[in-house]
Amino acid sequence: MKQTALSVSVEDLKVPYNQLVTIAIPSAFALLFHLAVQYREPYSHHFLIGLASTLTALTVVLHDEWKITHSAAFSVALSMFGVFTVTIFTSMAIYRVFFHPLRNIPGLLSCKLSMWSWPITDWFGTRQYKIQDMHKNLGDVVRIGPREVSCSDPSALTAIYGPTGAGAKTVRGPWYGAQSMIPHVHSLQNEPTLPEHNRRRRDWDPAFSTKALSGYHENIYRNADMLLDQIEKLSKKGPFDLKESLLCFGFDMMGELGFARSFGTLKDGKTSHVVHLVELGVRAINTIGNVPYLAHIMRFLPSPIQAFESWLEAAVKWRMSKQGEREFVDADIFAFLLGEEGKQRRKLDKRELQQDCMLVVVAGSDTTSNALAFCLYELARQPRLVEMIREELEVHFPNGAKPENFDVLRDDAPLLNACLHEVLRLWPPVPSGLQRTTTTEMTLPNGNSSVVVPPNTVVSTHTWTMHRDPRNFHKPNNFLPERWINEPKSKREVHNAKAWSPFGFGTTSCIGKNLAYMEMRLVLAQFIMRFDFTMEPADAQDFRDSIRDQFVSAAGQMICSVSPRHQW
Ligand code: HEM
Repeated sequence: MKQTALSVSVEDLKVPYNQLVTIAIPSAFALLFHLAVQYREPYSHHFLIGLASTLTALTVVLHDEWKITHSAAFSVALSMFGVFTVTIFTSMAIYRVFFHPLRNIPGLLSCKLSMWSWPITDWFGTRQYKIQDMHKNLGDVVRIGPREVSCSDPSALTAIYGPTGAGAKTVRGPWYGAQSMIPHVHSLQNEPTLPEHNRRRRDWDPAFSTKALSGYHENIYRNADMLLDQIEKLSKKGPFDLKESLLCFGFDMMGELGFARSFGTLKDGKTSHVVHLVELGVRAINTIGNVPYLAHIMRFLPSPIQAFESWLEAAVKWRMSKQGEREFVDADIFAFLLGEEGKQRRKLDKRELQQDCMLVVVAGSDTTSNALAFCLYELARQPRLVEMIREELEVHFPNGAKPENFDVLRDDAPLLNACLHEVLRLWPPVPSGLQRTTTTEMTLPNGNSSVVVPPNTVVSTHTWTMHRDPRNFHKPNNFLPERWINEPKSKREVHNAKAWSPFGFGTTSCIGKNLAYMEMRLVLAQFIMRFDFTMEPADAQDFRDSIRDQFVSAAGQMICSVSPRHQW
Protein backbone atom coordinates (compact mmCIF):
# COMPACT_ATOMS: atom_id res chain seq x y z
CA MET A 1 0.00 0.00 0.00
CA LYS A 2 1.22 3.49 -0.85
CA GLN A 3 2.24 5.41 2.28
CA THR A 4 1.15 9.03 2.68
CA ALA A 5 3.92 11.40 3.67
CA LEU A 6 2.79 11.86 7.27
CA SER A 7 2.02 8.23 8.02
CA VAL A 8 5.45 6.78 7.26
CA SER A 9 6.84 4.63 10.04
CA VAL A 10 10.35 5.05 11.38
CA GLU A 11 11.28 1.66 9.96
CA ASP A 12 10.08 2.63 6.48
CA LEU A 13 12.09 5.76 6.62
CA LYS A 14 15.18 3.98 7.74
CA VAL A 15 16.05 6.88 10.01
CA PRO A 16 18.92 5.62 12.13
CA TYR A 17 17.87 5.08 15.72
CA ASN A 18 20.81 7.23 16.93
CA GLN A 19 19.63 10.25 15.00
CA LEU A 20 16.14 10.01 16.47
CA VAL A 21 17.63 9.84 19.94
CA THR A 22 19.78 12.86 19.08
CA ILE A 23 16.61 14.79 18.33
CA ALA A 24 14.38 13.34 21.03
CA ILE A 25 16.72 13.93 23.98
CA PRO A 26 17.17 17.70 23.50
CA SER A 27 13.44 18.00 22.82
CA ALA A 28 12.61 16.28 26.08
CA PHE A 29 15.10 18.45 27.93
CA ALA A 30 13.67 21.52 26.27
CA LEU A 31 10.19 20.67 27.46
CA LEU A 32 11.34 19.97 31.00
CA PHE A 33 13.29 23.21 30.98
CA HIS A 34 10.18 25.02 29.79
CA LEU A 35 8.02 23.54 32.53
CA ALA A 36 10.58 24.47 35.16
CA VAL A 37 11.23 28.07 34.17
CA GLN A 38 8.09 29.34 32.49
CA TYR A 39 7.08 31.57 35.39
CA ARG A 40 10.47 33.15 35.97
CA GLU A 41 11.30 33.26 32.25
CA PRO A 42 8.00 34.08 30.58
CA TYR A 43 9.54 34.15 27.12
CA SER A 44 11.23 30.72 27.39
CA HIS A 45 8.84 29.33 24.76
CA HIS A 46 10.37 31.65 22.15
CA PHE A 47 13.76 30.12 22.79
CA LEU A 48 12.26 26.65 22.54
CA ILE A 49 10.40 27.33 19.31
CA GLY A 50 13.73 28.58 17.96
CA LEU A 51 15.37 25.33 19.08
CA ALA A 52 12.60 23.26 17.45
CA SER A 53 13.05 25.16 14.22
CA THR A 54 16.80 24.52 14.30
CA LEU A 55 16.33 20.80 14.90
CA THR A 56 13.76 20.68 12.10
CA ALA A 57 16.11 22.42 9.72
CA LEU A 58 18.93 20.08 10.76
CA THR A 59 16.79 17.04 9.94
CA VAL A 60 16.15 18.35 6.47
CA VAL A 61 19.76 19.39 5.89
CA LEU A 62 21.22 16.13 7.17
CA HIS A 63 18.90 13.79 5.25
CA ASP A 64 21.71 12.81 2.87
CA GLU A 65 24.04 11.89 5.67
CA TRP A 66 21.29 9.91 7.42
CA LYS A 67 20.54 8.17 4.15
CA ILE A 68 16.81 8.96 4.08
CA THR A 69 14.89 10.46 1.21
CA HIS A 70 14.29 14.17 1.02
CA SER A 71 10.52 13.87 1.38
CA ALA A 72 10.78 11.43 4.27
CA ALA A 73 13.15 13.80 6.05
CA PHE A 74 10.71 16.62 5.43
CA SER A 75 7.80 14.61 6.86
CA VAL A 76 9.75 13.68 9.96
CA ALA A 77 10.87 17.27 10.41
CA LEU A 78 7.35 18.61 10.03
CA SER A 79 5.83 16.07 12.42
CA MET A 80 8.57 16.72 14.93
CA PHE A 81 8.10 20.46 14.75
CA GLY A 82 4.35 20.05 15.08
CA VAL A 83 4.57 17.73 18.07
CA PHE A 84 7.16 19.96 19.69
CA THR A 85 5.22 23.22 19.35
CA VAL A 86 1.84 21.72 20.22
CA THR A 87 3.39 20.21 23.35
CA ILE A 88 4.96 23.50 24.35
CA PHE A 89 1.77 25.48 23.83
CA THR A 90 -0.33 22.86 25.62
CA SER A 91 2.11 22.82 28.49
CA MET A 92 2.01 26.63 28.57
CA ALA A 93 -1.79 26.74 28.52
CA ILE A 94 -2.18 24.12 31.24
CA TYR A 95 0.46 25.78 33.37
CA ARG A 96 -0.94 29.30 32.98
CA VAL A 97 -4.51 28.32 33.80
CA PHE A 98 -4.06 25.65 36.48
CA PHE A 99 -0.62 25.88 38.07
CA HIS A 100 0.49 29.51 37.72
CA PRO A 101 0.90 31.43 41.02
CA LEU A 102 -1.80 33.84 39.77
CA ARG A 103 -4.25 31.01 38.95
CA ASN A 104 -6.71 32.00 41.69
CA ILE A 105 -7.05 35.57 40.49
CA PRO A 106 -10.15 35.90 38.29
CA GLY A 107 -9.77 36.98 34.69
CA LEU A 108 -10.84 36.22 31.13
CA LEU A 109 -9.50 32.93 29.79
CA SER A 110 -7.99 34.73 26.77
CA CYS A 111 -6.00 36.96 29.15
CA LYS A 112 -4.85 34.08 31.33
CA LEU A 113 -3.58 32.23 28.28
CA SER A 114 -1.71 34.95 26.41
CA MET A 115 -1.15 38.65 25.74
CA TRP A 116 -2.21 38.24 22.12
CA SER A 117 -5.79 39.48 22.62
CA TRP A 118 -4.49 42.90 23.68
CA PRO A 119 -2.97 44.11 20.39
CA ILE A 120 -6.44 43.93 18.80
CA THR A 121 -8.07 45.68 21.76
CA ASP A 122 -5.38 48.35 21.73
CA TRP A 123 -5.49 48.96 18.00
CA PHE A 124 -9.21 49.75 18.40
CA GLY A 125 -8.50 51.64 21.63
CA THR A 126 -11.00 49.89 23.88
CA ARG A 127 -8.68 48.75 26.68
CA GLN A 128 -10.23 51.07 29.26
CA TYR A 129 -13.71 49.58 28.75
CA LYS A 130 -12.50 45.98 28.68
CA ILE A 131 -10.60 46.30 31.97
CA GLN A 132 -13.43 48.28 33.56
CA ASP A 133 -15.87 45.47 32.66
CA MET A 134 -13.52 42.90 34.13
CA HIS A 135 -13.33 44.86 37.40
CA LYS A 136 -17.10 45.32 37.48
CA ASN A 137 -17.76 41.64 36.96
CA LEU A 138 -14.81 39.95 38.62
CA GLY A 139 -13.53 42.18 41.44
CA ASP A 140 -10.87 44.70 42.43
CA VAL A 141 -7.94 42.48 41.49
CA VAL A 142 -8.19 40.83 38.08
CA ARG A 143 -5.78 38.93 35.88
CA ILE A 144 -5.30 40.75 32.60
CA GLY A 145 -2.36 38.75 31.28
CA PRO A 146 -0.62 35.46 32.00
CA ARG A 147 1.50 37.20 34.63
CA GLU A 148 -0.27 40.56 34.81
CA VAL A 149 -2.89 41.87 37.23
CA SER A 150 -4.87 45.08 37.38
CA CYS A 151 -6.15 46.57 40.64
CA SER A 152 -9.01 49.03 41.05
CA ASP A 153 -8.72 49.64 44.78
CA PRO A 154 -7.26 53.17 45.27
CA SER A 155 -5.06 52.07 48.17
CA ALA A 156 -3.11 50.01 45.62
CA LEU A 157 -1.61 53.31 44.38
CA THR A 158 0.65 53.41 47.44
CA ALA A 159 1.30 49.67 47.32
CA ILE A 160 2.41 49.73 43.68
CA TYR A 161 3.88 53.20 43.06
CA GLY A 162 4.62 54.33 46.62
CA PRO A 163 8.09 55.31 47.80
CA THR A 164 8.36 52.59 50.44
CA GLY A 165 7.79 48.84 50.72
CA ALA A 166 7.44 46.55 47.70
CA GLY A 167 6.37 49.51 45.50
CA ALA A 168 9.80 51.12 45.88
CA LYS A 169 11.43 47.96 44.58
CA THR A 170 9.37 47.55 41.42
CA VAL A 171 10.78 48.05 37.93
CA ARG A 172 8.91 49.31 34.85
CA GLY A 173 6.71 46.70 33.20
CA PRO A 174 7.37 45.07 29.80
CA TRP A 175 5.23 47.65 27.92
CA TYR A 176 7.89 50.28 28.63
CA GLY A 177 10.59 48.07 27.12
CA ALA A 178 8.70 48.05 23.83
CA GLN A 179 8.35 51.85 23.91
CA SER A 180 12.11 52.15 24.02
CA MET A 181 12.25 50.83 20.45
CA ILE A 182 16.00 50.38 20.81
CA PRO A 183 16.72 47.64 23.36
CA HIS A 184 18.40 48.97 26.52
CA VAL A 185 18.04 52.62 25.47
CA HIS A 186 15.45 54.43 27.56
CA SER A 187 13.67 57.72 27.98
CA LEU A 188 13.15 59.07 31.48
CA GLN A 189 9.73 57.41 31.51
CA ASN A 190 11.04 54.03 30.40
CA GLU A 191 14.09 53.89 32.66
CA PRO A 192 13.59 50.45 34.19
CA THR A 193 14.86 50.90 37.75
CA LEU A 194 13.82 53.55 40.21
CA PRO A 195 17.32 54.64 41.37
CA GLU A 196 18.43 55.30 37.78
CA HIS A 197 15.10 56.96 36.99
CA ASN A 198 15.46 59.23 40.04
CA ARG A 199 19.00 60.22 38.98
CA ARG A 200 17.74 61.18 35.52
CA ARG A 201 14.71 62.92 36.86
CA ARG A 202 16.96 65.30 38.78
CA ASP A 203 18.26 66.56 35.41
CA TRP A 204 14.69 67.13 34.22
CA ASP A 205 13.44 68.82 37.41
CA PRO A 206 14.96 72.30 36.79
CA ALA A 207 13.11 72.48 33.46
CA PHE A 208 9.83 72.30 35.41
CA SER A 209 10.80 74.46 38.42
CA THR A 210 8.73 77.53 39.33
CA LYS A 211 11.47 79.71 37.81
CA ALA A 212 11.49 77.74 34.55
CA LEU A 213 7.69 77.74 34.34
CA SER A 214 7.58 81.52 34.66
CA GLY A 215 10.06 81.64 31.77
CA TYR A 216 7.48 79.78 29.65
CA HIS A 217 4.67 82.29 30.31
CA GLU A 218 5.38 84.35 27.24
CA ASN A 219 5.25 81.24 25.00
CA ILE A 220 2.00 80.05 26.49
CA TYR A 221 0.37 83.49 26.14
CA ARG A 222 1.55 83.87 22.54
CA ASN A 223 0.48 80.38 21.46
CA ALA A 224 -2.87 80.72 23.26
CA ASP A 225 -3.46 84.01 21.40
CA MET A 226 -2.59 82.33 18.09
CA LEU A 227 -4.95 79.47 18.91
CA LEU A 228 -7.86 81.77 19.76
CA ASP A 229 -7.27 83.88 16.66
CA GLN A 230 -7.19 80.75 14.54
CA ILE A 231 -10.45 79.54 16.13
CA GLU A 232 -12.07 82.90 15.40
CA LYS A 233 -10.96 82.68 11.78
CA LEU A 234 -12.21 79.10 11.37
CA SER A 235 -15.52 79.86 13.10
CA LYS A 236 -16.46 82.27 10.32
CA LYS A 237 -16.77 79.35 7.88
CA GLY A 238 -19.30 77.45 10.04
CA PRO A 239 -18.86 74.41 12.29
CA PHE A 240 -15.30 73.05 12.33
CA ASP A 241 -13.09 70.51 14.09
CA LEU A 242 -12.10 72.27 17.31
CA LYS A 243 -9.98 69.33 18.43
CA GLU A 244 -7.58 69.81 15.53
CA SER A 245 -6.93 73.43 16.59
CA LEU A 246 -6.32 72.30 20.18
CA LEU A 247 -3.95 69.63 18.93
CA CYS A 248 -2.01 72.27 16.99
CA PHE A 249 -1.69 74.26 20.21
CA GLY A 250 -0.43 71.22 22.16
CA PHE A 251 2.18 70.35 19.55
CA ASP A 252 3.43 73.90 18.94
CA MET A 253 3.77 74.43 22.69
CA MET A 254 5.82 71.29 23.16
CA GLY A 255 7.96 72.03 20.12
CA GLU A 256 8.88 75.43 21.56
CA LEU A 257 9.27 74.41 25.19
CA GLY A 258 10.73 71.01 24.41
CA PHE A 259 13.43 71.83 21.91
CA ALA A 260 13.01 75.47 20.97
CA ARG A 261 11.40 74.68 17.62
CA SER A 262 7.76 75.34 16.86
CA PHE A 263 5.93 72.82 14.68
CA GLY A 264 4.32 75.90 13.11
CA THR A 265 0.90 74.26 12.92
CA LEU A 266 -1.00 77.19 14.48
CA LYS A 267 0.52 79.48 11.87
CA ASP A 268 -0.47 77.10 9.06
CA GLY A 269 -3.91 76.54 10.56
CA LYS A 270 -3.72 72.74 10.40
CA THR A 271 -1.81 69.81 11.83
CA SER A 272 1.31 68.85 9.91
CA HIS A 273 2.39 65.42 8.66
CA VAL A 274 4.68 65.23 11.72
CA VAL A 275 1.66 65.37 14.02
CA HIS A 276 0.04 62.52 12.08
CA LEU A 277 3.28 60.59 12.10
CA VAL A 278 3.57 60.95 15.87
CA GLU A 279 -0.06 59.86 16.33
CA LEU A 280 0.32 56.82 14.12
CA GLY A 281 3.71 55.92 15.63
CA VAL A 282 2.27 56.12 19.14
CA ARG A 283 -0.73 54.00 18.15
CA ALA A 284 1.51 51.35 16.58
CA ILE A 285 3.98 51.29 19.47
CA ASN A 286 1.22 51.07 22.03
CA THR A 287 -0.46 48.22 20.16
CA ILE A 288 2.61 46.06 20.01
CA GLY A 289 3.71 47.12 23.51
CA ASN A 290 1.82 44.03 24.70
CA VAL A 291 4.19 41.79 22.83
CA PRO A 292 7.51 43.60 23.35
CA TYR A 293 9.66 41.36 21.14
CA LEU A 294 7.48 42.37 18.16
CA ALA A 295 8.43 46.02 18.71
CA HIS A 296 12.10 45.19 18.27
CA ILE A 297 11.36 43.31 15.04
CA MET A 298 9.15 46.12 13.72
CA ARG A 299 12.02 48.57 14.07
CA PHE A 300 13.74 46.87 11.14
CA LEU A 301 10.69 46.81 8.88
CA PRO A 302 9.22 49.79 7.04
CA SER A 303 6.46 50.92 9.42
CA PRO A 304 5.15 54.06 11.15
CA ILE A 305 7.51 53.18 14.00
CA GLN A 306 10.55 53.32 11.73
CA ALA A 307 9.40 56.59 10.16
CA PHE A 308 8.76 58.05 13.61
CA GLU A 309 12.22 56.99 14.76
CA SER A 310 13.88 58.66 11.76
CA TRP A 311 11.98 61.84 12.54
CA LEU A 312 13.17 61.74 16.17
CA GLU A 313 16.75 61.25 15.02
CA ALA A 314 16.54 64.27 12.71
CA ALA A 315 14.87 66.42 15.40
CA VAL A 316 17.60 65.69 17.96
CA LYS A 317 20.34 66.26 15.37
CA TRP A 318 18.78 69.61 14.52
CA ARG A 319 18.51 70.63 18.19
CA MET A 320 22.13 69.65 18.90
CA SER A 321 23.29 71.79 16.00
CA LYS A 322 21.50 74.80 17.50
CA GLN A 323 23.24 74.83 20.86
CA GLY A 324 22.88 78.25 22.43
CA GLU A 325 20.48 79.63 19.79
CA ARG A 326 17.25 80.49 21.54
CA GLU A 327 14.66 81.59 19.04
CA PHE A 328 11.53 80.88 21.08
CA VAL A 329 12.41 80.46 24.72
CA ASP A 330 15.22 81.36 27.13
CA ALA A 331 15.82 77.78 28.16
CA ASP A 332 13.93 74.88 26.57
CA ILE A 333 13.68 71.43 28.20
CA PHE A 334 16.44 70.14 25.93
CA ALA A 335 18.78 72.90 27.16
CA PHE A 336 18.68 71.10 30.53
CA LEU A 337 18.98 67.63 29.03
CA LEU A 338 21.98 68.67 26.91
CA GLY A 339 23.68 70.36 29.85
CA GLU A 340 23.48 73.86 28.31
CA GLU A 341 21.55 74.95 31.42
CA GLY A 342 21.79 73.82 35.04
CA LYS A 343 24.03 71.11 36.39
CA GLN A 344 23.93 67.89 34.37
CA ARG A 345 24.40 64.79 36.49
CA ARG A 346 24.38 62.27 33.71
CA LYS A 347 25.39 62.86 30.11
CA LEU A 348 22.82 61.25 27.82
CA ASP A 349 23.83 59.56 24.61
CA LYS A 350 22.19 60.55 21.32
CA ARG A 351 19.81 57.63 21.30
CA GLU A 352 18.62 58.38 24.83
CA LEU A 353 18.01 61.97 23.75
CA GLN A 354 15.83 60.66 20.92
CA GLN A 355 13.77 58.73 23.43
CA ASP A 356 13.42 61.83 25.60
CA CYS A 357 12.43 63.81 22.52
CA MET A 358 9.61 61.34 21.91
CA LEU A 359 8.59 61.63 25.56
CA VAL A 360 8.43 65.44 25.46
CA VAL A 361 6.37 65.51 22.28
CA VAL A 362 3.97 62.72 23.17
CA ALA A 363 3.58 63.29 26.92
CA GLY A 364 3.18 67.04 26.67
CA SER A 365 1.00 67.60 23.61
CA ASP A 366 -1.79 65.06 23.18
CA THR A 367 -2.48 64.88 26.91
CA THR A 368 -3.07 68.61 27.38
CA SER A 369 -4.94 69.22 24.14
CA ASN A 370 -7.19 66.19 24.67
CA ALA A 371 -8.02 67.27 28.22
CA LEU A 372 -9.03 70.67 26.84
CA ALA A 373 -11.10 69.07 24.08
CA PHE A 374 -12.89 66.75 26.54
CA CYS A 375 -13.59 69.71 28.84
CA LEU A 376 -15.10 71.82 26.04
CA TYR A 377 -17.13 68.80 24.90
CA GLU A 378 -18.65 68.56 28.40
CA LEU A 379 -19.18 72.32 28.69
CA ALA A 380 -20.80 72.59 25.26
CA ARG A 381 -23.61 70.50 26.72
CA GLN A 382 -23.90 72.51 29.94
CA PRO A 383 -24.50 76.20 29.03
CA ARG A 384 -25.58 76.99 32.61
CA LEU A 385 -22.17 75.87 33.87
CA VAL A 386 -20.44 78.01 31.24
CA GLU A 387 -22.41 81.02 32.50
CA MET A 388 -21.30 80.29 36.07
CA ILE A 389 -17.66 80.14 34.98
CA ARG A 390 -18.06 83.45 33.17
CA GLU A 391 -19.51 85.03 36.30
CA GLU A 392 -16.51 83.76 38.25
CA LEU A 393 -14.00 85.01 35.67
CA GLU A 394 -15.63 88.40 34.96
CA VAL A 395 -13.63 90.04 37.72
CA HIS A 396 -10.34 88.93 36.14
CA PHE A 397 -11.37 90.03 32.64
CA PRO A 398 -12.80 93.52 33.30
CA ASN A 399 -14.67 94.68 30.19
CA GLY A 400 -13.10 91.90 28.20
CA ALA A 401 -9.51 92.97 28.98
CA LYS A 402 -7.12 90.13 29.76
CA PRO A 403 -5.69 89.79 33.26
CA GLU A 404 -2.19 91.20 33.63
CA ASN A 405 -1.09 88.18 35.57
CA PHE A 406 -2.65 84.84 34.74
CA ASP A 407 -1.73 83.47 38.19
CA VAL A 408 -5.15 84.74 39.34
CA LEU A 409 -6.65 81.88 37.35
CA ARG A 410 -4.78 79.47 39.60
CA ASP A 411 -5.47 81.27 42.87
CA ASP A 412 -8.92 82.73 42.39
CA ALA A 413 -11.02 80.69 39.97
CA PRO A 414 -12.30 77.64 41.87
CA LEU A 415 -14.95 76.62 39.34
CA LEU A 416 -12.54 76.84 36.41
CA ASN A 417 -10.04 74.66 38.26
CA ALA A 418 -12.78 72.28 39.37
CA CYS A 419 -13.76 71.79 35.71
CA LEU A 420 -10.19 70.74 34.96
CA HIS A 421 -10.02 68.34 37.93
CA GLU A 422 -13.35 66.91 36.86
CA VAL A 423 -12.44 66.40 33.23
CA LEU A 424 -9.22 64.67 34.27
CA ARG A 425 -11.38 62.39 36.40
CA LEU A 426 -14.05 61.63 33.83
CA TRP A 427 -11.77 61.55 30.79
CA PRO A 428 -8.24 60.85 32.06
CA PRO A 429 -5.82 61.44 29.16
CA VAL A 430 -3.87 58.34 30.29
CA PRO A 431 -6.83 56.07 31.06
CA SER A 432 -5.32 52.67 31.73
CA GLY A 433 -2.68 51.20 33.99
CA LEU A 434 0.97 52.14 34.36
CA GLN A 435 2.71 48.77 34.46
CA ARG A 436 5.26 47.96 37.13
CA THR A 437 6.96 44.57 37.63
CA THR A 438 7.37 43.35 41.19
CA THR A 439 10.79 42.23 42.36
CA THR A 440 9.53 41.01 45.75
CA GLU A 441 6.18 39.71 46.97
CA MET A 442 3.52 42.42 46.93
CA THR A 443 0.23 42.59 48.82
CA LEU A 444 -2.57 44.16 46.80
CA PRO A 445 -5.72 45.42 48.52
CA ASN A 446 -8.84 43.62 47.33
CA GLY A 447 -11.92 45.08 49.01
CA ASN A 448 -11.97 43.74 52.57
CA SER A 449 -9.24 41.23 51.88
CA SER A 450 -5.93 41.25 50.01
CA VAL A 451 -4.06 39.28 47.38
CA VAL A 452 -0.35 38.46 47.53
CA VAL A 453 1.43 38.34 44.18
CA PRO A 454 4.91 36.89 43.75
CA PRO A 455 8.01 38.60 42.29
CA ASN A 456 8.01 39.05 38.51
CA THR A 457 4.30 39.87 38.38
CA VAL A 458 3.21 42.85 36.28
CA VAL A 459 0.92 45.09 38.34
CA SER A 460 -0.95 48.36 37.79
CA THR A 461 -3.91 50.35 39.03
CA HIS A 462 -6.68 51.10 36.56
CA THR A 463 -7.26 54.84 36.51
CA TRP A 464 -10.38 54.76 34.32
CA THR A 465 -12.15 52.23 36.58
CA MET A 466 -11.18 53.99 39.82
CA HIS A 467 -12.33 57.35 38.45
CA ARG A 468 -15.71 55.94 37.40
CA ASP A 469 -16.34 53.72 40.40
CA PRO A 470 -19.49 54.70 42.37
CA ARG A 471 -17.66 53.66 45.54
CA ASN A 472 -15.23 56.55 44.91
CA PHE A 473 -17.38 59.25 43.29
CA HIS A 474 -21.14 59.67 43.38
CA LYS A 475 -22.79 59.82 39.95
CA PRO A 476 -19.41 58.82 38.53
CA ASN A 477 -20.41 59.11 34.87
CA ASN A 478 -21.61 62.70 35.19
CA PHE A 479 -19.51 65.83 34.69
CA LEU A 480 -20.04 67.54 38.07
CA PRO A 481 -17.21 70.03 38.79
CA GLU A 482 -18.99 71.20 41.98
CA ARG A 483 -17.93 67.95 43.64
CA TRP A 484 -14.40 69.44 43.85
CA ILE A 485 -15.67 72.60 45.60
CA ASN A 486 -18.64 71.73 47.83
CA GLU A 487 -18.51 69.46 50.85
CA PRO A 488 -20.65 66.31 50.30
CA LYS A 489 -24.20 66.96 51.54
CA SER A 490 -24.79 63.40 52.67
CA LYS A 491 -22.98 60.10 53.04
CA ARG A 492 -24.36 59.06 49.66
CA GLU A 493 -22.33 61.78 47.94
CA VAL A 494 -19.12 59.80 48.05
CA HIS A 495 -15.98 61.73 47.16
CA ASN A 496 -12.73 59.80 47.50
CA ALA A 497 -10.14 62.27 46.21
CA LYS A 498 -7.44 59.65 46.83
CA ALA A 499 -8.76 57.67 43.88
CA TRP A 500 -8.01 60.62 41.54
CA SER A 501 -4.72 59.85 39.82
CA PRO A 502 -4.66 61.20 36.24
CA PHE A 503 -0.99 62.15 36.60
CA GLY A 504 0.18 58.83 38.03
CA PHE A 505 1.53 58.49 41.55
CA GLY A 506 4.80 58.70 43.45
CA THR A 507 8.26 59.51 42.17
CA THR A 508 7.44 58.52 38.59
CA SER A 509 4.32 60.67 38.36
CA CYS A 510 3.93 63.38 35.73
CA ILE A 511 6.64 66.01 35.82
CA GLY A 512 4.58 68.32 33.59
CA LYS A 513 1.49 68.59 35.80
CA ASN A 514 1.92 72.28 36.70
CA LEU A 515 2.81 73.19 33.12
CA ALA A 516 -0.27 71.33 31.87
CA TYR A 517 -2.52 73.14 34.34
CA MET A 518 -1.02 76.50 33.35
CA GLU A 519 -1.72 75.87 29.68
CA MET A 520 -5.19 74.46 30.26
CA ARG A 521 -6.34 77.29 32.58
CA LEU A 522 -5.13 79.96 30.22
CA VAL A 523 -6.76 78.48 27.11
CA LEU A 524 -9.99 77.43 28.81
CA ALA A 525 -10.58 80.77 30.56
CA GLN A 526 -9.91 82.82 27.46
CA PHE A 527 -11.94 80.53 25.22
CA ILE A 528 -14.96 80.70 27.53
CA MET A 529 -14.72 84.48 27.84
CA ARG A 530 -14.23 85.05 24.15
CA PHE A 531 -16.59 82.57 22.47
CA ASP A 532 -20.03 81.04 22.61
CA PHE A 533 -19.92 77.42 21.51
CA THR A 534 -22.29 74.53 20.90
CA MET A 535 -22.18 70.99 19.55
CA GLU A 536 -24.98 69.23 17.68
CA PRO A 537 -26.06 66.12 19.67
CA ALA A 538 -25.05 63.83 16.78
CA ASP A 539 -21.60 65.45 16.53
CA ALA A 540 -21.19 65.22 20.31
CA GLN A 541 -22.08 61.52 20.17
CA ASP A 542 -19.65 60.91 17.29
CA PHE A 543 -16.89 62.62 19.23
CA ARG A 544 -17.62 60.62 22.34
CA ASP A 545 -17.66 57.36 20.37
CA SER A 546 -14.34 58.21 18.76
CA ILE A 547 -12.40 58.44 22.05
CA ARG A 548 -9.81 55.67 22.13
CA ASP A 549 -7.35 54.45 24.73
CA GLN A 550 -3.92 54.33 23.11
CA PHE A 551 -2.05 54.68 26.39
CA VAL A 552 -2.61 58.39 25.85
CA SER A 553 -6.22 59.03 24.78
CA ALA A 554 -6.92 59.82 21.16
CA ALA A 555 -10.11 61.10 19.59
CA GLY A 556 -11.63 61.84 16.21
CA GLN A 557 -13.15 65.10 15.01
CA MET A 558 -14.95 67.41 17.42
CA ILE A 559 -17.29 69.43 15.24
CA CYS A 560 -18.27 72.62 17.05
CA SER A 561 -20.10 75.84 16.20
CA VAL A 562 -18.18 78.71 17.70
CA SER A 563 -19.02 82.40 17.58
CA PRO A 564 -17.24 85.37 19.15
CA ARG A 565 -19.18 86.92 22.05
CA HIS A 566 -20.08 90.53 21.36
CA GLN A 567 -19.05 91.60 24.89
CA TRP A 568 -15.44 90.57 24.28
C1 HEM B 1 -3.23 66.89 31.29
C2 HEM B 1 -2.01 66.69 30.94
C3 HEM B 1 -1.15 65.52 31.36
C4 HEM B 1 -1.49 64.31 31.90
C5 HEM B 1 -2.87 63.79 32.25
C6 HEM B 1 -0.27 63.56 32.10
C7 HEM B 1 -0.20 62.28 32.63
C8 HEM B 1 0.98 61.63 32.91
C9 HEM B 1 1.06 60.35 33.56
C10 HEM B 1 -0.11 59.49 33.99
C11 HEM B 1 2.37 60.03 33.69
C12 HEM B 1 2.97 58.79 34.35
C13 HEM B 1 3.39 57.83 33.25
C14 HEM B 1 4.04 56.57 33.76
O1 HEM B 1 4.20 56.31 34.95
O2 HEM B 1 4.40 55.80 32.86
C15 HEM B 1 3.13 61.11 33.11
C16 HEM B 1 4.49 61.14 33.04
C17 HEM B 1 5.19 62.15 32.41
N1 HEM B 1 4.68 63.30 31.89
FE1 HEM B 1 2.75 63.87 31.88
N2 HEM B 1 0.78 64.32 31.67
C18 HEM B 1 0.30 65.52 31.23
C19 HEM B 1 1.02 66.58 30.73
C20 HEM B 1 2.37 66.62 30.59
C21 HEM B 1 3.13 67.73 30.07
C22 HEM B 1 2.57 69.07 29.61
C23 HEM B 1 4.42 67.35 30.05
C24 HEM B 1 5.56 68.20 29.57
C25 HEM B 1 6.57 67.80 28.91
C26 HEM B 1 4.49 66.00 30.58
C27 HEM B 1 5.65 65.25 30.73
C28 HEM B 1 5.72 64.04 31.36
C29 HEM B 1 6.96 63.32 31.58
C30 HEM B 1 8.35 63.77 31.16
C31 HEM B 1 6.63 62.13 32.25
C32 HEM B 1 7.57 61.03 32.72
C33 HEM B 1 7.88 61.29 34.17
C34 HEM B 1 8.79 60.25 34.79
O3 HEM B 1 8.83 59.09 34.36
O4 HEM B 1 9.49 60.62 35.75
N3 HEM B 1 3.23 65.59 30.90
N4 HEM B 1 2.25 62.07 32.65
